[in-house]
Amino acid sequence: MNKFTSVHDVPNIKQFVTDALALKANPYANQDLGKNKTLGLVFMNPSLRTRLSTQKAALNLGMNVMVMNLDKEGWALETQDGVVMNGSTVEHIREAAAVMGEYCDILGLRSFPKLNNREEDYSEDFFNKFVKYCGIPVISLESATRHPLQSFADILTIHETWKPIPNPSQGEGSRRPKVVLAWAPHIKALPQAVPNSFAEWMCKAQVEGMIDFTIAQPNGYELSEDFTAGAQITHNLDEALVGADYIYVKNWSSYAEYGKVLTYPDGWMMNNEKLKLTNNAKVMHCLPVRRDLELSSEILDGPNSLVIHQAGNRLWAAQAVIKAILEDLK
Ligand SMILES: NCCC[C@H](NC(=O)CCC(=O)O)C(=O)O
Ligand SMILES: NC(=O)OP(=O)(O)O
Repeated sequence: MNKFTSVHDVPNIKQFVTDALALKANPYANQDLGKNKTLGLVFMNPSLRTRLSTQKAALNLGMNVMVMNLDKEGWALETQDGVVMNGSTVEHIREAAAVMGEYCDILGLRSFPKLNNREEDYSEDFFNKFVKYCGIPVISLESATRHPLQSFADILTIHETWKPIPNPSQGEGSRRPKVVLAWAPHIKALPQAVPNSFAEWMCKAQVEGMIDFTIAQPNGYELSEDFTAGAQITHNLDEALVGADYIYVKNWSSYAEYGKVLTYPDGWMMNNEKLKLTNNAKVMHCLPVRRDLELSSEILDGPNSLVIHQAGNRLWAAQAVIKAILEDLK
């Protein structure tokens, strides 16, 4: 693997999940692989899980790690070409990314969308320029439109926890879990990166026969169709929850009315009452989560919550990705 920026970099999800679970069972088996190799983690936005799990994953593989909060600790970056830099920007991304490429063997980058201009965010201009000018393999730590390390940990968590109930009428084997991506309320306009990416991974996992996938959101909150091909899509949350085995709770802002917080109907916060509609579903969230706004405390503190297990699996997802890239480094 020579980069990890979306599910399109993964030939087979099931195989990748198997690789990650092998690392979970034996975390320190590949310590020689990363010896004298350096991972640089570059953040333009805050992070708890991504920063720590990716760092630990690299350490488990014997790598050195450097972390930089480029938005706060670096020079103000210029990204446009052909501008006379006589304003507030000090260094061009052409030089900044290229220099970091000199110091590292692999780079991770987090750069959220600005949510002002949809075309600009969805062009992934900043991310793509960074990839181009650093000249080494790049791992997305969440870009403007995707968060593939999160989605990999999510499918890993579903695969690992699914205890299928054998159904004799369907012969040997058992049914696939019903996974529902459920929109949740928020006070701010949040990116679509997590749900876009989750949808993209789940649609591919559905094609691979791993799950059945449904998305529920209020009117006006539909995701870009580029990420949802093959998903069941509904505006009726209660209907979507019937028979659900996994509910992935997440807020996102409107793609159509980009950057705006629209009004939305009541009844979109997941709580124990709604859980009764499901097949005793496990509840997931990428975190950070705003308690009792997006998701009820009773769920987060109760037996159906998978959020901590899911966050723990970020480590094994990151380790599988870094390992696959190290194996391809010349
Ligand atoms: N990396 C995980 C999610 C990051 C981001 N959440 C946030 O910005 C939450 C901010 C808040 O709740 O104020 C998102 O939704 O894309
Ligand atoms: N879920 C996730 O990416 O968390 P952080 O933003 O804290 O890294």
